[in-house]
Amino acid sequence: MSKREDYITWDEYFIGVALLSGKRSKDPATQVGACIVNPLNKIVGTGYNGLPIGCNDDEFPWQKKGDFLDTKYPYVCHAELNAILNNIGIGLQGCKIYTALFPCNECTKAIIQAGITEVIYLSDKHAAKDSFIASRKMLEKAGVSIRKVKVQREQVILSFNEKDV
Ligand SMILES: O=c1ccn([C@H]2C[C@H](O)[C@@H](COP(=O)(O)O)O2)c(=O)[nH]1
Ligand SMILES: [Zn+2]
Repeated sequence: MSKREDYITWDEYFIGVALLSGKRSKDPATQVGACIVNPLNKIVGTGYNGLPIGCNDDEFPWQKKGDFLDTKYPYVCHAELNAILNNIGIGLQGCKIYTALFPCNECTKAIIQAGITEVIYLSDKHAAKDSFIASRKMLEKAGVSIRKVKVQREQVILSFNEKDV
């Protein structure tokens, strides 16, 4: 029997882990996941957008509009920052980060300061917004490579039915 040929690529695997991490998010509007990978292709951190430890998901607001303090924006810790903070306890110099959404300016600062040298994203839907223009500018100045993830398929389906294993 010859080897299986339709296995997923490294890019598909790591962006898949980022997307799966995002499925943990309680944000009703936007679920973002991120996955940090070291130069040996080992996963060293994952994260999703969520409230800080100790802040109850049911007590804080999730809305987008209204007074600033009544929205999710001051409270949610972004996926990329969580992935950095959740790392397995190593330096992240030379690592790459896979993220569902191109990182905002705040996450970008953390990415650069952590020593991450490549950002691989799936969606750049906010590219025209100031925060994301600032991100690109900082990443380019800091010499961090940026690229859209390369995928060879539209989707990967996961089954939790034991009969499918
Ligand atoms: O770099 C980023 C930018 C945003 N997020 C999170 C933060 C929020 O939970 C949502 C954005 O909210 P909208 O519904 O698009 O207004 O995405 C992130 O994790 N990383
Ligand atoms: Zn961010």
